[in-house]
Amino acid sequence: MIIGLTGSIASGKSTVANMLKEYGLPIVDADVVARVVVEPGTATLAKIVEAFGKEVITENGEMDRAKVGSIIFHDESKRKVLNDIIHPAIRAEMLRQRDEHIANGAKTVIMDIPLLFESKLQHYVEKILVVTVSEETQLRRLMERNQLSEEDARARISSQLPLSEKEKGADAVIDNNGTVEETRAQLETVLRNWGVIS
Ligand SMILES: CC(C)(COP(=O)(O)OP(=O)(O)OC[C@H]1O[C@@H](n2cnc3c(N)ncnc32)[C@H](O)[C@@H]1O)[C@@H](O)C(=O)NCCC(=O)NCCS
Ligand SMILES: Nc1ncnc2c1ncn2[C@@H]1O[C@H](COP(=O)(O)OP(=O)(O)OP(=O)(O)O)[C@@H](O)[C@H]1O
Repeated sequence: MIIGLTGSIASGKSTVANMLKEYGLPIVDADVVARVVVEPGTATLAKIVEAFGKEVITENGEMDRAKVGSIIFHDESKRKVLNDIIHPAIRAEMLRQRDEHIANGAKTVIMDIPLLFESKLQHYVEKILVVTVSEETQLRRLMERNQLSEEDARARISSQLPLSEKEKGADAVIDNNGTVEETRAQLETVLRNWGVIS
């Protein structure tokens, strides 16, 4: 079974993904893949330089993530330019990793895709698990984790579909407003219902 794990920024996907790892389930993580495909020397990074200029490259030749983030989270047209360059490379590498896990005998593969709904990738997966929080919790946890101003945190949140919309497209929803233990208990119930654990 291919399970899509999604939510929105700072809703708790990584927290849930770490719990899934404890069950020994393989995870394909879109945020990790997004870093691999822009490593120095890649065609994708060259295209990003063409579109955004040399200013977005650090002295080490890497993509300056803070700089690119400050551009794209405040400008929808620039975000689209970046997405159009980087998303095809992310998708290809994610599918490659998924197939590798299956070839190695995995019965269940988790695909952790923050933008599953925004990028209309529902067809990549058989079940969709949405990790949700209230808007207040999301804003507070994002500001704390990334040391962002309220304005910057709100810009990031509003560059994604609202969690209420994502919940509608879910096969199961985990409410992550409570404690980590409460989240763990909900995850266990879902995995049991789906026959992933007994
Ligand atoms: C803009 C970048 C450089 C910012 O890097 P940074 O290290 O600050 O953040 P990180 O990569 O850890 O992403 C954090 C979260 O931001 C959100 N996010 C990232 N990119 C986007 C985007 N294009 N649109 C909306 N939300 C996004 C996701 O929820 C993601 O989980 C980076 O996020 C990036 O390369 N984005 C484009 C690739 C992408 O769409 N990634 C999302 C997973 S497919
Ligand atoms: N139940 C919880 N109680 C308290 N803090 C939590 C809880 N769940 C997550 N957090 C904290 O909230 C922040 C966001 O969680 P996490 O990093 O798992 O979200 P995410 O959805 O993976 O975010 P992103 O899409 O930005 O990678 C982290 O600092 C995490 O430690």
